[in-house]
Amino acid sequence: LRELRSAVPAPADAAATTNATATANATQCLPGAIIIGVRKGGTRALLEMLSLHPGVAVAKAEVHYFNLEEHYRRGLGWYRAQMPASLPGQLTVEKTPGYFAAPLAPGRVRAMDGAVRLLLIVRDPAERLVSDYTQVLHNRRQRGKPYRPLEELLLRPDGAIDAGYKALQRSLYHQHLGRWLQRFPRGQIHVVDGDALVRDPFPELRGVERFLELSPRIAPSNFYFNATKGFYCLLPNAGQERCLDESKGRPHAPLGANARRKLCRFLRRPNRRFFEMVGRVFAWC
Ligand SMILES: Nc1ncnc2c1ncn2[C@@H]1O[C@H](COP(=O)(O)OS(=O)(=O)O)[C@@H](OP(=O)(O)O)[C@H]1O
Repeated sequence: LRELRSAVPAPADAAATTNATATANATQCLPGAIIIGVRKGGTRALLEMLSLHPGVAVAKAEVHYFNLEEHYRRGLGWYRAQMPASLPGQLTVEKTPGYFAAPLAPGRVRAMDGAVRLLLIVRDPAERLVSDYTQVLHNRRQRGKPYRPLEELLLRPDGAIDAGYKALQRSLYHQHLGRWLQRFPRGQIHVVDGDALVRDPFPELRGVERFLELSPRIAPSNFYFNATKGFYCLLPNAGQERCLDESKGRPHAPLGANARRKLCRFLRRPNRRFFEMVGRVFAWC
């Protein structure tokens, strides 16, 4: 496995044969690793960056198998058919951020493969909530539909935080992680710092390679900061440089300082519980 993941390129005159053999050997496999969330945490960036590794084959589209009944009903054969073609020894990875908060997902993933490796990329949950709201607002505007301002959804008429607001619920990481930890040992879940991934992707990717037991093939030279985009973009060893699309890194909807303070105060205890669960502290608001 390791050998294939760090294989040396074939000589030029053997390239055509090698390509033909590779195509013939390609099959679709169930994922060996899944990026389970969090929504708006940087899951797309993580998947794209991981796809720079020659030992990894990624499913481009979100599959939503374990969280949507209409997909789950179709069975594992359907799920496998959504996976990319991979070569023997390559690790298949899919990402569906909706898995993290879906109550039935941990049990279903476990039923598929109790040894699958899970990647969870987290981000300051207050910022995540604003990003989540911004995405929903954008989608509704696209469909010509109105949407209430963020503060109206986040605060009740008496000014207190509305704990039932869905985007806030999705930011209560400890609740969701608790369900995953009922089904998987802590060591099988690798937590990626999404804020750190934005600042400097390479160290986070190195940690992911280690967790997935991949040879270290992703290098700092695979990333460059694109000042126009305001984010790191990808420089594959072969192929075109690319940035994530415009749905990533949109300007966030406004949230007043007072409401933000209340939100941060509300999140303090849930965040502390999450830190205890993962054995690590994040510099969140
Ligand atoms: N390199 C790079 N380029 C662009 N965007 C990046 C990158 N790294 C992380 N991010 C952050 O990813 C956030 C979107 O997260 P997700 O991909 O998980 O969103 S989604 O749940 O799939 O919709 C997105 O959140 P917003 O900035 O709130 O849009 C980005 O901040």
